[in-house]
Amino acid sequence: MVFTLRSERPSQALIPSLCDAPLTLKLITLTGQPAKIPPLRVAANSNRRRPPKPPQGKKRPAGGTYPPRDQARGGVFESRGFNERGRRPRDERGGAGGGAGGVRAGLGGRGGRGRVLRALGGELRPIEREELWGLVQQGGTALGTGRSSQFEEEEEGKEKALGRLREAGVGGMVVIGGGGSLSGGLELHERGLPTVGVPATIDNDIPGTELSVGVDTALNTAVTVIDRIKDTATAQRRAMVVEVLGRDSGYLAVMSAIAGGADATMVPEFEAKPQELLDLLNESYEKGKPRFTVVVAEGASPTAGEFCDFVNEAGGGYQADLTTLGHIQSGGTPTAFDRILAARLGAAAVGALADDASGVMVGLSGDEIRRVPLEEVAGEKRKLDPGLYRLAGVLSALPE
Ligand SMILES: Nc1ncnc2c1ncn2[C@@H]1O[C@H](COP(=O)(O)OP(=O)(O)O)[C@@H](O)[C@H]1O
Ligand SMILES: O=P(O)(O)OC[C@H]1O[C@](O)(COP(=O)(O)O)[C@@H](O)[C@@H]1O
Repeated sequence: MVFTLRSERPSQALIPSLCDAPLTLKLITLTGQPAKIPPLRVAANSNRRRPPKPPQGKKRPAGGTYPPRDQARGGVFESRGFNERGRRPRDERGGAGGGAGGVRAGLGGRGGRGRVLRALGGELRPIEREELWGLVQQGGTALGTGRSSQFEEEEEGKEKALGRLREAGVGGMVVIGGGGSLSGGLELHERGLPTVGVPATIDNDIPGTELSVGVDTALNTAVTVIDRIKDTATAQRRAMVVEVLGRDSGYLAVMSAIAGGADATMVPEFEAKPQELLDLLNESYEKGKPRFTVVVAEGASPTAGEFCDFVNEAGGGYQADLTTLGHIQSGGTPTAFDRILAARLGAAAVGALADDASGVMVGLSGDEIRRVPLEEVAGEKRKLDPGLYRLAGVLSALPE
């Protein structure tokens, strides 16, 4: 039995580390639920066993065969694309890589007994354990996923997805992703497919969890870039404007400004006054600071590019240069922290399905993993802590 999910973002490139031992053992260690996992499922690669009969009195999901719940623990499958031909869609926002996905992972039932299913090219098939080796350290997608506007917008799309999942014998889903994916997960749960969510987005805007999978990797990438840029900024006395991802969320900008020792940050959540920033920049120059660094979230207004132009047109002491990180932040080798968080959340998600706790998301709360109703997550945003935004300002204050 395996549990693995990967995608083109570090946020979804994780959760692979339960693969190399029978999952029962991992669950014993990680969730303390040994009794709930039947020994039948211990054999990771077993595809010879016949599926157990549905438990007596259990409700069958409408419109499909009943994928035995126990068997649903047999593996995790990833599938974000549910277009007409089962092809991985090139979504309007996601491009070839597909971006964040909707329905990403399911515990394989009949079809995926004990193994991961692969959704590449519309094909849903169990994949061999060997195919999972080495994934823990990789970014990118291995299973084949994509966004689906059809799933999001049309009832027919949702029914099609459910039909395909049932056809493939999927008895439960672990949906990994951001707000969109988790909303999709809630829809599946409401339609009778046992579903558990795992928060994964570099934006860290999912309520009910202190951190989402992928945030730490993206943050470390941003900080590495800021550190490097500051070398040139110092050598050439420039104002470096660094744009980080975050269309609607300033979390990455604020945290990378704090960690990278930036002089200012601009985020969508708080109003930035370009003239005030320019004054600060000039004051900084007059006080002999050899560089100025501004971290700007993608969704800030003015944008990083507009602010750069504003500074250069004003003709102050520093020349302003723009660096846009873009998807440099959404790929690459996941940090150890992210790998561990993903493993913990993954195990907790499997544990929740094993407990019949459908319709929840597993999230980090202090040192613990907690279950949060998906209803409290879908359509909601975790707010940026104003205290962190203020801290970024306090740390960069100039001497009197
Ligand atoms: N409100 C919604 N209800 C159902 N499914 C949704 C909803 N929003 C998004 N989805 C599904 O989730 C996919 C991923 O959502 P998206 O917003 O692109 O990424 P993320 O999961 O990172 O927020 C979409 O392509 C769509 O299939
Ligand atoms: O260009 P795309 O694929 O829409 O992605 C950009 C968006 O994705 C994000 O990076 C979030 O991505 P994830 O939720 O997949 O981590 C936003 O910050 C950004 O606005």
